[in-house]
Amino acid sequence: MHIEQNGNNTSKTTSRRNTSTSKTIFTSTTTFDYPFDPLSNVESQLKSCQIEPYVSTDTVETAAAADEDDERAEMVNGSMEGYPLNPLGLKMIKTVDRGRGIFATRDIVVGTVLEKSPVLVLSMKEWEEGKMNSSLLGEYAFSWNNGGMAIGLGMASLFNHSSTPNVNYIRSFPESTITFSTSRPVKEGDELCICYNADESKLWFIPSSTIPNEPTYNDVQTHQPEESAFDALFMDDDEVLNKPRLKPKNSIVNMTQRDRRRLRFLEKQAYENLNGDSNDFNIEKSLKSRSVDTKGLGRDEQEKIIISETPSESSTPAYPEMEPITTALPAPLHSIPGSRTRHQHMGPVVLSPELDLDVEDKGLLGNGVVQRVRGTTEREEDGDGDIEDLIDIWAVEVIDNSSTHVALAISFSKDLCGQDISLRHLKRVHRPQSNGIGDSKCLVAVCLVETISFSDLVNQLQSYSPSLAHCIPIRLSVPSTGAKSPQQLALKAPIWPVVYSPRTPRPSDSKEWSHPRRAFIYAGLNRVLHLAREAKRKGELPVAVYCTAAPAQLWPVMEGFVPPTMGLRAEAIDTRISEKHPLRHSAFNCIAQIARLRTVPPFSNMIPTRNGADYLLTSLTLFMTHEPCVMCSMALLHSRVREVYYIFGRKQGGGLGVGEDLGISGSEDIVESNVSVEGDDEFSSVRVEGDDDEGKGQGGGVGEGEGGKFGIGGRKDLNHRFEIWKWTGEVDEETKKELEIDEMIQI
Ligand SMILES: C[S@@+](CC[C@H](N)C(=O)[O-])C[C@H]1O[C@@H](n2cnc3c(N)ncnc32)[C@H](O)[C@@H]1O
Repeated sequence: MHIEQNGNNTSKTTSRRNTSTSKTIFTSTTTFDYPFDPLSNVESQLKSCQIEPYVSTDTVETAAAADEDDERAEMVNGSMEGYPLNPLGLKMIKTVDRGRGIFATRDIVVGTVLEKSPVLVLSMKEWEEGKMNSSLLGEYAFSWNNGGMAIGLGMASLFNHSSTPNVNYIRSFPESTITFSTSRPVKEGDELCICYNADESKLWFIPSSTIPNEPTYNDVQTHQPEESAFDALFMDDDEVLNKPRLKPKNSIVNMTQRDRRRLRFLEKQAYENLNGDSNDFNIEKSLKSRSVDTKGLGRDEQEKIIISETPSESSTPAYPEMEPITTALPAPLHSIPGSRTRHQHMGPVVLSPELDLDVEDKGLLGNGVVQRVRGTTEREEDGDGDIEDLIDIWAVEVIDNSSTHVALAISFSKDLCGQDISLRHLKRVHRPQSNGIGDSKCLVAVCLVETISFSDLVNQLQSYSPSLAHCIPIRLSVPSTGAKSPQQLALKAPIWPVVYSPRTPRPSDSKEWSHPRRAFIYAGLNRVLHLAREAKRKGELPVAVYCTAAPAQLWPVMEGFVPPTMGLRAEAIDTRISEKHPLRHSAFNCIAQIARLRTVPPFSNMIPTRNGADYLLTSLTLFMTHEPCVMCSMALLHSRVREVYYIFGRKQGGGLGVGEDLGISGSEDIVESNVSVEGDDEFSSVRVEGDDDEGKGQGGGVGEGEGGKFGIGGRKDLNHRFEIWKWTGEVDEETKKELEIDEMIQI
């Protein structure tokens, strides 16, 4: 076969079809005067990415005449002006699976402007009234400003989609243009693609692979990929319960235009696959007479279709009834035979036996206590640590030798912002000793900076009293909360005097615990020790987890406490060895087990509540042999566990420990007698006496190097907190040895 080039230029290009193979293979030589060879090497590239050249209907003289049995083998042919598309040698080629596309005929460096395409802009009203979205144009429009849409002219509408695009585009609203440029180096033969939507589930078609050598959809199906890192957390309630998926209440009538287009596209594809021709395809007819094969649709869409297959008696089916058809639409991964076995590692849903709380039995534990591991937030609440955040306030400076001025300023402040609780922790008057203001002047706190502007405040002062007219507001950063310990008071008072309210004593270890609480903890810790030993005998890592609801008498007395789901109990061991999967950590396995338990009666009968009482590990207690790794600690946090007890700290990568600064003891550290706070008198200052070091760091902690340093259970920068307790006492020697795990292994 040969293709002749027509037009002003007399150059000629020859292309031969290799008939020895069913695939289209071209070789070419060229005598173009153009500075590139539009056909060179492209064909072999095309072959590798399963695309075929575009057949132009405008062709003046094409090889199609010589080879009519295979139109798709034709190259674009026409005048020199019409081919290639621009001086960069870009070509429009028809692909098998995604229509026309733009291809490079030579290497293009990153950042090259491919085209500045003009666009036709339609306002939102024009677009909607013209029902453009449901027409073919819907597939070609770019979203524009003010809700409008733009139809790209030039090459703009021919770029196909890729999730790993090699072309960026920038819209210019004032110019009504879109500039396309390469976002990475492009090789000769590559298709040039933009990304329509990073979330491919939102596309109205199933994207095929566009980048050469990228695995195609079909490749993906035949070579099932490894499970994603978080598959262990996925539940498949069908599998557990062997019951059909719940149908959503909303039916297909809620489909967006985009959903409709996607369905139309899929339906059209199905029709093509069945009939080999889509020219006489009519979506409405098709929908009436056929059923859509839901393979290839997202789960939501499948559910919608399920509804349409079983229309409710009371309502008109929103989607026409359809007969099943067999189509070649690609099957989603989860429906491929065998692929569902990915959940089999979890085995059946098992409710673990209860703990035996009747006897106070220390079992494999010897003497010792569990100690609280405090994260940064808890330490701050306990009165340790640095000063918390500061807030900005307006203050006014007044002469201190006249109580009239000070009283006036205070009453102004009260009148202006007296109700503002965000300043309650501040004393109203500050008499700094060493800031140059001198003894005769003091500062009166007025209000938060954000409540009033400087100029408004000046005006207010002037109109309040002539005595305050001369006061210039000063902006100051002051502590955002009061002091909870003498140490905090010592740090905060020099900045601005604050209210001192010692924290409620909170036990830092189990010494004072009630008998039932100790029994519960010993039973939990013993359970995991036994489970871990069993795990070792099975050839697994000797790590175990047990999760349950604490007896009601042990629930904390605090506002907003969400009671745990009673009777919910799960245990898990680490199965990364037997399952040859690096993420089968025991905590992960346990969370997954709880998740699955929540899908079966009686737990599935729980009515969801706004406080999330039915959510994963909400308010549950978890026991672990070893400190969990950072990944598992975060998973526990996200699962909203209430408290975690563990026995062995992990120096390398433990997620719960707080490094060498672990714990100080409870209320006994506070030496109130050292502090003199002169009431809550607004005119008084605060004096802190005595030795600052007193009361610091007593009570011991879990100890240096005994655990990680991230304190994931008690951080201010994370959105859930849980109590962390570590067993610091003895463990039966043999068990301890048996449960030893290399520090480099993440638990
Ligand atoms: C803006 S047009 C792109 C040019 C189009 N291929 C043509 O021949 O006119 C968008 C349409 O191209 C197709 N398309 C684009 N990217 C695709 C991809 N990665 N896989 C499959 N089809 C794609 C879809 O049919 C889509 O509706």
